[in-house]
Formats: sequence, C-alpha cells, structure tokens
Amino acid sequence: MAGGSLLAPSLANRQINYKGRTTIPVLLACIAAASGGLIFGYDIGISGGVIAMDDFLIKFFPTVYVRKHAAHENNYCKYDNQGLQAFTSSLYLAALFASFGASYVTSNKGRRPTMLIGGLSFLVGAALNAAAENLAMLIIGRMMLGVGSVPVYLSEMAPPKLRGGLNIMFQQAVNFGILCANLINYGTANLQPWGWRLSLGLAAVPASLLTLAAIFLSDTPNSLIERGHLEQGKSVLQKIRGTPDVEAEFQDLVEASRVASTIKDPFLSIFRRKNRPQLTMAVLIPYFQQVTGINVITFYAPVLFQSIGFHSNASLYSAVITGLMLIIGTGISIFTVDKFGRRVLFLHGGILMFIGQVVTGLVLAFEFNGNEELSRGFAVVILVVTCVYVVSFAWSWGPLGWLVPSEVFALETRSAGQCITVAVNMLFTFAVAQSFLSMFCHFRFGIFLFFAGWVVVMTLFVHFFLPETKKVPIEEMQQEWSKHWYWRRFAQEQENQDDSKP
Ligand SMILES: OC[C@H]1O[C@](O)(CO)[C@@H](O)[C@@H]1O
Repeated sequence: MAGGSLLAPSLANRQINYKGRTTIPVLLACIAAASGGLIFGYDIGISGGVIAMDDFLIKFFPTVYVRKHAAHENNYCKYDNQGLQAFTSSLYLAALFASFGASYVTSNKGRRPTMLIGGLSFLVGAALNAAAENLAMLIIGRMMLGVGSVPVYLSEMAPPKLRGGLNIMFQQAVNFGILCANLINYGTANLQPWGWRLSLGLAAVPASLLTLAAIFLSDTPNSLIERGHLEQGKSVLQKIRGTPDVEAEFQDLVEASRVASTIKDPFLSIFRRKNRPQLTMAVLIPYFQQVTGINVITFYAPVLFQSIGFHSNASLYSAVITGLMLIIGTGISIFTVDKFGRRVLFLHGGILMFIGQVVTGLVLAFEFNGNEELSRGFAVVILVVTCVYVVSFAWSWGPLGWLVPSEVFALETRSAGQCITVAVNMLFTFAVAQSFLSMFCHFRFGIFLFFAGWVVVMTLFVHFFLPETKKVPIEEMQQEWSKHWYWRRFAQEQENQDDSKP
C-alpha cells in the first residue's frame, strides 16, 4: 500500500548500522512530513474559530447569526445548522474517497507525485476558502483540503520503521497545526470584517512548503526500488546519505521490496478468519478514537464555549488552552509509550476521559438550563475538566489510535489493515463533524454522557481484547494473537491451515 516499504522480517529488528549522515534532502523530507501534519492539524483547528466569528456568519449563515444573538433562546441549539456542519465535515468525506485513489497513485507512480498532488490540492483549497463568496466555494475548498490530507496520512503512516516515538511525532505535528489555528483565530477575530479570510488563507503557507519540497525532492529510494528502478534508487540513496558507500542499506531495501512483492492480495488476506483479530482492530481502533468525542473539542470548542455563555474572546482563548493540552498530552506519550506500554496509557487515559466527560455532562445538566450563561465558577470547572479530558486523550487514543494499528498487523495484512484504518478514521471524523451541533441541540448535556459511554466500552475493550504490542516485532505478531485468551480461536487456525475459510 501507498508505496510503503515492508521490511523483511529478518531485517525488521536488526541492529542497523548503515553509513551516511543527515543531508539536506533528508532534512527537507522531514520538513515535508512535518508540514503535512501541520496543515492537516491547521484545517482541523481552524473551522471552529471561524464559525464563531460574526462576519463569517453574517456572510454565509445569516440565520445562525440572528439566532446566536437572540436573547433567551435555547443556547444548545444556536449553531444547529447542516450547512455549517458541512463546512467542517466535507473535508473528511473527500479524504475518505481520496484514500482509495491515493494508495493506487503512490504504488504506481511513487511518493513524490502523491505529495505534489496533495500540496497543490491544499493550495487550491486554501485559496478557494480565503476568497469564498458563497457556501459552494467554502465547501469545495474544504474538499480540496481533504484530498490533500490523505497522501500525507498514507505516506506518514505506512512505513513500518516509523514506529513508537517517531510515529507519535507525526500526531504531534497535527497538534501543533491545531494550536497554530487556534492562536491565529484568536488574533484574526478582531480584524473585521475579513479576519476569517486570513485564518482560512494562511493554510497556504505550510501548503507551499509541502509543494516546494515535493518539487525539489527526488522520489524516495524505497519507492523507486519497489517500482523496479534499482539503479536510480541506488543513486538517490547515495545522494541522500551523502556517501557512495550505501551497499548494505541498498541490499536491505531490495530484499524488503522482494518480500513486499511476494505478499499477494492483502485485502483478501485480512478478511480470512484467522486474521479476524487484525480486521477487528483495523476497524474498531479508529472508530473508538473518533467516538471519544475529541473532535467535538478540536472542531467546535469555540462554538461550544460560546454556547454555554463564554464571551467571544474567552471562547477563542479557551480553544488555545485545549490546543496546548493536546501538545502536552502527546509529549507525555512520546516519552512513556515505549516504557509503560500501550495498554497502560489507554487504560489511564480512558478513566480520566470518562471523568472529564461525566463532570461536564453533570455540570451542564444541573447548572445550565440552556437559557442563561453558566456562572463564572462553573465555567472554570468546565474548562478544567475539558483540559483533563483533552490531555488524557492526547496521551492515549490520539497517538495510539495510529500507532497501535501500525503494530498489530502481520506482514501479509499490513497494507490492507492500514488502508482500512485510515478510511474508518476519516468516515467517523466526518460523522462526528456532520452531526455534533445537531446532537448537542437534541441531546443537550446528554451528548457528553453519550461519549462517556463509548469511552467505557473502548476501555473495557482494551482491557480484555488488546494484547500489549510494545517491542513486539512484526513477524511475531501472529504468535501474540495465537496466545491471546480470546483471539487464539481465530489466530490458531493458521496452524490448522484453514486459510481459505472466509
Ligand atoms: O489530536 C487530535 C486530532 O488527532 C486526530 O485524532 C487524528 O489523529 C484527529 O481526529 C484529532 O482532531
């Protein structure tokens, strides 16, 4: 999938001692990857603050503007509007469809064209959004941003060597993007009447970096070798390592690509009965990540805080605070994930997220009747428990929602598993974005209890069904499933050679 090289089992955990130094192309590749994460985060974080700006509402959603300022109305429903939700959600729907095409382009044409298409698509999307005169321009722009996001996700998530702390760095880049967006909204909110245009248009800055990097970077050696261009692959490797002495690494890449090519039909393979545990993880982990409800905060925090009575500025800087919490939490994850393991982080994160959501639900139930503002003291309580919730998400389901799927698949199901993970994640990101404001209107405070219920389910699921993957080499993953108290009934069928059974 996605041109991601699959390390041969014999190579996956070997102490690697290749020659070479960090060269400019390597640094450029890192910048490209980081700017990909940044833009994705920026697009996640920017829409909520923009929706909270009056000039934006007057231009595109006048009825919401009137409702927002009407006194003594049901505050829970002020922002309930399908078009408004579509402005946020359309990005993820486009990303979902693009995920099917992007992996095809990458495996046939290489990483570079996919990054280039992604960068250009981001640029056009940002331009359309900044210049928008009607809802169609807004939504088409957001869809272009969605098309741009997928290559970034697929290429960052695919390489198995990006494991542990490194894999999490990508999530951290997304968080930085979200924080930048929150800060920029805070700054542009006072630039009337065009501050929202600046917010949306600034996505063009990292998008240009990504596009330039794609133009100036050569394709990766892995991608060239996988597509049969061995000599070219070798010379690129020499260039990026800054030494002609790359034979050892080159041979390993050739071997990895040979192993990858022997894997037939990963999509058929993942649907075999013996791979049921892997298919279950590919679907449930990204699903659970989204029904934690995190994107209620990342997409709609300013709107949410305004609905319960925070003033405009307070809403925007509260969103900045939650953005900071994402970074702190994911920082904690980077330093603890390989020490304490994945399950501990998931379980502790789950318990704290549950507490945060239940307290929010109860405070709203008893202290906020939907017509007035929340008292100052309780507003502070809401902000504090929201921070607890966000920080614990950011060390658990945020990064591990990507890291664990990259570790639970055996070699033969890996590429299909990661494609499914990306698609399911985008599907439910879309679903939450498109439904939250309406659900908030109808469920009221109950929406937080609804997400808390899912957190209970996913925490129990981790406790009973997820084996620890810390330091488990990819070629030993199948054995982990065979040892598991529940999954062994499926996984052991490998030995009983019941492979063909669907
Ligand atoms: O860090 C928060 C962000 O991370 C994601 O879960 C994706 O990795 C997003 O859906 C969310 O907005």
